[in-house]
Formats: sequence, C-alpha cells, structure tokens
Amino acid sequence: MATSSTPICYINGKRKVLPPGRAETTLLQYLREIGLTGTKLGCGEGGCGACTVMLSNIENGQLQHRSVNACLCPLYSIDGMHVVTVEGIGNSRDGLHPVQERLANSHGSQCGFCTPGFVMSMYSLLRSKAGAPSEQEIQENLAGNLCRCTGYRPILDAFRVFAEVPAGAYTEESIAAHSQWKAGGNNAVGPTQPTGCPADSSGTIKLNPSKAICPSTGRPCDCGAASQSDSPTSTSGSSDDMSLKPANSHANGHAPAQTGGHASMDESCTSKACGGHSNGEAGGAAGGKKFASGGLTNGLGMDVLSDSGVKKAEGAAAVGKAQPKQQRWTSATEPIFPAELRKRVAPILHLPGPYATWHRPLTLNGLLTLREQYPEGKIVVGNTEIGIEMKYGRKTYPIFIAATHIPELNHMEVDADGLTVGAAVTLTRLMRTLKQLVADMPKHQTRTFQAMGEQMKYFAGNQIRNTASVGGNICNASPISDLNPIYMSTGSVFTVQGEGTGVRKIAAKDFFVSYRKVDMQPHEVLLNVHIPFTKQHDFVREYKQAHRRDDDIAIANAGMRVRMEMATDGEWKVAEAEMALGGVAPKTIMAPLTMDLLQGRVWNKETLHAGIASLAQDVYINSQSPGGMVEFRRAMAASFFFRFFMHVAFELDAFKPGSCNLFPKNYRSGAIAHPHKPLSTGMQYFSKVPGDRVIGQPYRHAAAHVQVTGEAHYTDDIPLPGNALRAALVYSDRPHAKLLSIDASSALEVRKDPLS
Ligand SMILES: NC(=O)C1=CN([C@@H]2O[C@H](COP(=O)(O)OP(=O)(O)OC[C@H]3O[C@@H](n4cnc5c(N)ncnc54)[C@H](O)[C@@H]3O)[C@@H](O)[C@H]2O)C=CC1
Ligand SMILES: O=c1[nH]c(=O)c2nc[nH]c2[nH]1
Repeated sequence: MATSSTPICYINGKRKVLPPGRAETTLLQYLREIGLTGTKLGCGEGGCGACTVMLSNIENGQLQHRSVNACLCPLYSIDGMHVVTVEGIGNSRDGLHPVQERLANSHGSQCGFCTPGFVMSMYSLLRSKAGAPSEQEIQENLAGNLCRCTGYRPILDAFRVFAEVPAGAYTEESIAAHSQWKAGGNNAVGPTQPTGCPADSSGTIKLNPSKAICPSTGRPCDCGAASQSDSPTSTSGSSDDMSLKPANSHANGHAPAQTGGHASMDESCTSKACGGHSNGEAGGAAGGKKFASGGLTNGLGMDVLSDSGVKKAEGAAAVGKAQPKQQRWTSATEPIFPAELRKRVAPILHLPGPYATWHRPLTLNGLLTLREQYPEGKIVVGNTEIGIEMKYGRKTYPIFIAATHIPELNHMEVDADGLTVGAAVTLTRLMRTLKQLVADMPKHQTRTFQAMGEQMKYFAGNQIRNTASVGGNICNASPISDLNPIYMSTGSVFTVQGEGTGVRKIAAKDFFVSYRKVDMQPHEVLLNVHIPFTKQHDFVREYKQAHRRDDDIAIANAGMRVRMEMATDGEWKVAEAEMALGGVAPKTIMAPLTMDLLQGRVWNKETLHAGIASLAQDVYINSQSPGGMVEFRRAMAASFFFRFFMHVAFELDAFKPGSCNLFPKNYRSGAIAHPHKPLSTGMQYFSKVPGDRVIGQPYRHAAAHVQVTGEAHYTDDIPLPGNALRAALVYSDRPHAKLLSIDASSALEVRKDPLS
C-alpha cells in the first residue's frame, strides 16, 4: 500500500497540494488563507452553518456530495476530495448560480454574513439528491444554518421554488375542489388551492391552451394576462415583486385566504411571470427539476430562472439604477468532480508537523498498530467533538489517527438478530439505512430503528450529521448523548478491539463508566455497535428536551423499551423493561428501581403512578450538579415516562381494541415522541409607494449579489499586512499610575497560535 506525504484535493475545480505540517489546521482556516473568504467563521463549533462548504468524494464506487462545516473539518481529512465553496458556483462577473440568484432576488440577505452558508447548504442538497427535494426536506436541510438579521421568511421563500410540487396538486379531486371553491365566490387563494385546469378521466391534466403553465409555479395557471395589469408591481419592472407575495403562498405562488387584502393578493397568481413576464421566480419543479445549460427548468421544459434573472436585474436597474447587471449563469460554471480523483487510490497518510502529526491508516491492523504505538494518539473521524475541544477547550493533540478509511469501521450489516453499524459510519448514513430498514421490514422488528430515525432528525444539523460518526458519539460518552440512551435501553452491544488483546463485546448499558469515561483501554478502538431487532409487542421510544427543537443539545433525554405480553386474564403485563436517562447524572444512567418495579406489572394507572414515584428515586440530581435546572431535569424524567406510558397504552389498545383503554383519545398527542412540525410559513405586508422613486420600493439591496457569492468583504476577510502590530487593551490595576517600563518577554514567548 502506498504511503504519501503529499495530500491533494481539488477546490472549486482547481488542484491543490495541501501544505505540509498543518495537521491541526481546519479546512476553514486554509480556505481563508488562500483567499476564499466567502466561507465565514461564525460559531466555530458547527452550530451556525456560516462555514458550510460541499465535499464530494467517491464512496463505495459512488460519487457523494455532502455539506459540511469547514470550521470543524481537519485540513488533511479532505485528501482525495473535491471542495466546492460559495465562490465556486457563481460570481457577479460570470453569473450567479440559481441558488444565489434566488436568495439575492428574494431579499434573503441583509448583513450577508450567514448567506454563503445558506447558499452552500441549499446547493449541496440539490447536488446530493437525484430528484427535486420536498419543501419539508429543504426546511430540514437548513436546520444547521442560523440567520440572525434577515429572517427566515425570505430565505425559505427563496429556496421553496426548488421544491418538488406534490402530485396532489394535480388530482382531479383537487382541481374539482378548486373549481367549486372558485364558484363559491372566494376572492383569495389559499396556500394549497390548486389552479383551475381540467383533468381527463385518468387524472392527467388537459391543458387549456389559454391556460398556460405558470413559470412562477410550474403548474397550469388561469391567471392569464389579467394578472399583469391587475398587479401593481407588474408595471414597476421591479425585480423584487417577490416580497409582495406572501411567504406562505406555497409552491403555487398563490396568496392565503384574505379579504380585502393587498392588491397583489387577488385571486390570480400574483406572479408577474404569468403571461410572459418573468420575475425570476422559479417554479416548483413539477416532476423534479434539473439544472440545464442556461438555467433551471421547471420540469416542463421551460427555462424559468436564468432568463428571468436577467430581466429582473435589467428592470430594476432601469427603475432604481441600483442593481448591477447580472450575467447569465451557465452550467459550464458548475464545478464537476475531477477525473483525477475518480481514479485515485487513497494512500496511507503520514504527515508530520511541528504541532501535530496526521496518520491515516487504511486497514484495521494499521489502525490497531498505530493505537498501540501512540497511546497519546487521538482517533479522529468527524472531528465534531475534537475540533471543539481544540478551539474552545484549548486542547492540543500531538498525534491524530484518522479512522475514516478502515473498511471494517465503515461496514453495515443486517443479520438474523439485528443491524451492525461500523464505528466510522456517519450519522447521515445510519439515518438512511434505518429509514430503508423501517420501510422494508415488518413493523414489529424495526421499532428501535423507527425511534432512532425519528430522533436523529433533531441530532445536530445536517452538516454535522454528514461527518459525525456513530463511534465518535459513543466514545465521547457525553451524559446527554442523543443515541446512548437508546443503545442502553435496547440491549445494543459494542465491540472493541485492541492489538494483542483481541475482541471484546460489552453491553451498551455497562459501557459508560463515569463522566466521559468508557470501558475501553487506551490501546483499544470501537469497531461497531450491534442494535437488535425488536420483537412482537416491544415498544421503543426516544425522548429529548432541548432549548430549541432543531440543532440543539439536550437538557435531558431518555430511551425506553418495554416488552408486553397478554396474560391469560386478558391484561397486558410487562415482560421486560429497560429505561435509560440522559442529562440527570454525569453519565447516561439506567433506572434500575423503575425497571424492577415494572417487571410483571399490569399496564394500568396504578403502575403509571408507581413508575413516576420510582423514577424520582432513580434520578438523584443534587443542587450543585453542573448544568443546574435540577427540578426541571427531574420533571423531564417523569414527563418522558408519562409520554412513554401513554404511547404504549395507545399502541396496545390499537392492537386489541378495548384491551388498554387508559386515556381519552384526545390525549394521543401526548404520546407522540417528536410532534410533527408543519412547514414554516410567514407573511409580509407593506404598502406600495406610488411613483418611481427608490425609497419605499421593494428593490433588492445593492450588496445582495456580492453577499450571495461570498465576494462581499467583511473586516474578518481583510488580510493583515505582513508584520502587522496586534494590540490589545491591558487594564491597569492602579489608578493614575505612571507607566515606567514594559516587560514584553512573556508576550514574545507566545508561539503563533495555530488555532487562532
Ligand atoms: N459539534 C456539534 O454540533 C456536535 C457534535 N457532536 C459530537 O460529535 C461526535 C460525533 O463523532 P465524530 O465527529 O466522528 O467524533 P470525533 O472525531 O470528534 O471524536 C470524538 C471522540 O471519539 C473518539 N473516537 C471516535 N471514533 C472512535 C473509535 N472508533 N474508537 C475509539 N475512539 C473513537 C475520538 O478519539 C474522540 O475522543 C460526538 O462525540 C458528538 O458528541 C454531536 C452533535 C453535534
Ligand atoms: O448526542 C449529541 N447530540 C447533540 O445534539 C450534540 N451536540 C453536541 N454534542 C452532541 N451530542
């Protein structure tokens, strides 16, 4: 096997040999050093998404694209990959990418600092999916991106047009409903109201030639020419009439029910694109969208974006004279995966440096040998925890051992008992596999997978899940790990291996020893986790309470499983019970008193009350506990149990009606582990200012184009001149004292901090 000391990658289509001796450097630091300052440093811990870039590589012979946080991505981990940054997809000279154009034209940037991150998240989603994403997927995909000034309404508006239009919009039923609704004299259109084109008996839309496909919505549209003259914005030539459209107008561009609303919210499609005018608003891509040379098509063969973008910009310039002329985006600017990387065989890496050395073995033996050789070495996979320890904990690690390329650690396998997941498998890959198994296998066998899959949507953001590994989360032994409670309550087993000591299997519930300590020797590595299938009448749930639902760490969480059996007297009794709780102790704990108590008991209200009382004994948090919120955490444990109890009761009652009728039906929502979050919607109303003055008109602001392309320079982006003097205020601890001399020796000894 070849060993290399020259890591290579491609950045925006250009080959780069990565600099030597930089094992501690992040991809973000490097990008900014080479002048790609469009990618921003926000939080530095994978929480805000300002540093999002797309990584592409060949995995199991397949080309993969995924968004990642460059702030946590070790530079050498990108060996063999293609990095696409916001500068790589479009710029104000050669033309904006449709994603950039949409965001600029929809007023989706204000200060613009988070903007490149939003662009790259959306871009990565479009590149990584075969068809068009759903609106739900688009919103979920943005959970790892924070915006603190523009607001999410225009951002979601901008991206909603890339969503697939639900087929339901075209059913005969929905069309008939719309016609009736129109006949009823309503004067506004709700977000899901279909347009009025007739369907044939097969349910296929028959297009009335007078009812064209609306380029704004990608659907048959009856707004016709009327909307052009009816709408106040159609005469302005503004590129920005988007803001007159209510945000919850859904993909069909229609306004929600309103009476006497704004002039643009009449029944007709508010889009000026209808009838031949383009407003740059791409349609929901009926049947899926694809980028095509010259712009985005709406799946109906119509070029709805790039042309319209040009028109928009020109129109605005003519009126406000504030907008730069936009170039037409062409697919030639789309960075493609480089041929060299397709053929490249990954080498072993050994990359020494003054502060740290990077090892990348390719075999399990190689990994175990390095682990034995360097007990101080740090195994790294996603670096989403180590990166934070280094930046905010000021930890330094002299040796990194990347476990990303070990086949055994990337393997997933289903056997007769369950699913085995390699320790280096990313959370995203695990989620996909769980989803597939839930779809393919009998429901009673996959209840653990179902519970895990539902929970993992709320485990960090997409960028983190795309790199963070299953093993990293386990070995990190966080007392509020989202997955450890479920492994512990479902009989999962971890396999570890060490050079000379062979393989050991440890039950998940025995693996966590104390705060951040696991039952693993320094020379051992975690190979995999085995998650058993559930059996008939097994019920599993995972609960998490955080400050916010998306992309947040838990305050408390829990994994709960019971196996129920029906006794001869017709009552449901507990055959097995396993409960694990996080956030209530320095490690994830089991609740042994409650587990014992439940054993053999009937699932009734007495058991519920006894269980809650017993949990209070299992959970002992003293008032000095780190994180505080003692009463709240205790209450959460009881609340999780209550919700689980209800869930099981409703499931049993559904299985055999009347057999466990403990709660009124309207309590059912309390049994849902992760309540469905409807699509976010919003609305903005403003008065139209007559005349052609710029003030008060909804024009895109002048910097939008350079913000969406990363060309806007912020103070952080301006390079320090060579030998620049850095200054910081030092407070005197004596008032009115005279400064007699300065001893700078300790300052001069400070090394240039590789992490700053
Ligand atoms: N930054 C963030 O927003 C979030 C971070 N996380 C953290 O991300 C981590 C997920 O994994 P990665 O990024 O891949 O972790 P990582 O590469 O940062 O490693 C985390 C820890 O696990 C150890 N480790 C990893 N794989 C191992 C193996 N096979 N055998 C022995 N030790 C191993 C590492 O040495 C390190 O101590 C979790 O620790 C989780 O707590 C999770 C969600 C959000
Ligand atoms: O299990 C986890 N879930 C999270 O959301 C998280 N964030 C940081 N570390 C984390 N671990």
